[in-house]
Amino acid sequence: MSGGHIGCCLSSFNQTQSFPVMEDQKKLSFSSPEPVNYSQELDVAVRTVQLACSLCQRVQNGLISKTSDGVQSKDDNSPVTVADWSVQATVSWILSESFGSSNVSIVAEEDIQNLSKAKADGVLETVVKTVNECLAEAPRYGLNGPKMALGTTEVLEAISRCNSIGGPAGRFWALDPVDGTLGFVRGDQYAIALALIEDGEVVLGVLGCPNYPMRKEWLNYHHRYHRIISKLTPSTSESWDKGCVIYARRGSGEAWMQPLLHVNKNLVWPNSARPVRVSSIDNPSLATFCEPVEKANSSHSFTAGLAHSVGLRKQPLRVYSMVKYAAIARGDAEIFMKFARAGYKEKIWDHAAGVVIIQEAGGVVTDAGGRPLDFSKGIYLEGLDRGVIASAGANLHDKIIRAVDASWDSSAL
Ligand SMILES: Nc1ncnc2c1ncn2[C@@H]1O[C@H](COP(=O)(O)OS(=O)(=O)O)[C@@H](OP(=O)(O)O)[C@H]1O
Ligand SMILES: [Mg+2]
Ligand SMILES: [Mg+2]
Ligand SMILES: [Mg+2]
Repeated sequence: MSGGHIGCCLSSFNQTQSFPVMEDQKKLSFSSPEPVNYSQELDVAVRTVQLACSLCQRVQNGLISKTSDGVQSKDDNSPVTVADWSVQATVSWILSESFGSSNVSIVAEEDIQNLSKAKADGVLETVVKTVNECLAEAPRYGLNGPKMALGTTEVLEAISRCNSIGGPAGRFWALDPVDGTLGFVRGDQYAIALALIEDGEVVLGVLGCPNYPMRKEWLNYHHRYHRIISKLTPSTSESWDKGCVIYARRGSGEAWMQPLLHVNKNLVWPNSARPVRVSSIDNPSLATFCEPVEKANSSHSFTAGLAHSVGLRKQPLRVYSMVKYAAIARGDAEIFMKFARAGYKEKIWDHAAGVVIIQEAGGVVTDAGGRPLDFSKGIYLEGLDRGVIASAGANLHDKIIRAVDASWDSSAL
């Protein structure tokens, strides 16, 4: 099945026929003797990420206009919000509903410990309300919602059910409910990342990028500008809100992009999709590289040295979240590099969806030793050699890897 076929498959859904079709899908997924092509899984994953994007847009608008606070700190001082927990609960609930809870195993970032803390009083109620508001929209996406609103216990269960530890055998989903939470709370870029991993290989990936419009010009705007626009002109903020969902299935040689099915429009499925492809630029002097915004997450000085030695002349594009992977897949940038400090272990949910999308869009993703990222070792990318490098093509990729080797020993990493 291609992404084009997902378009066909999705177009057969609408609000009135979605429930019976979903029932058929369940049967097809688990009784078909055909080789697994993950078409039902991809279909549900794309719809679910679309639904999650609408949830995040509502919460982010609330945060920016200060109608809610809702940003908590985890033990490592990283931020977590109502949106992180609410997306995790929603995605977990929809996947269980669609495929049967005994068939669904999920590795995801959040847990309920912080949510249950006394200082998060009120946050849990907001999460439950947010999840129910979101699930009430599910039929517009051709998904089953609950017959009755979920209670607190059910929401907590949905979050804590995402307790798989991954590994080399079997099938599990990897979910980052909000990737780039810092960007999210700053009114900037973030992503919802959902991947399916089978026997250690990422077989499909979906990235929801609610602030990454279909047109590339708005990727590199300053986040404060976005805040100003959102504050001053909420009625026209739709023009900023238009994001995209990008997805790919392993081995298809295709990656696809849909516009968001925006909450404020009276739209239901079908949604349209168009193929995306990596950039054809392989001259370093014309190439753009992207990297994390925060120096704490990736060494800017090391990548500046690499850029210089490879001949990358353009300013780095610093963007929060896996939107960086989306930018490479769409051909809006040519290279992504992340070199975390020694001792930091990258998590699978921060990379899985992006890796398969770039690969199917024609790009290359490896560690700095040129080896594929290993998603078979549990929640961490165990054995990752120094950093993650993604490129639009093999030429650029080889140049970066050679430059890393040449400069690593003299780096402070
Ligand atoms: N110390 C350190 N080093 C490297 N990476 C870290 C570190 N701490 C956290 N993380 C993970 O980085 C995820 C955010 O990556 P970004 O590329 O969005 O970084 S940045 O915010 O643009 O700087 C972020 O994902 P989210 O927590 O989902 O936002 C983390 O999983
Ligand atoms: Mg993340
Ligand atoms: Mg996250
Ligand atoms: Mg986080």
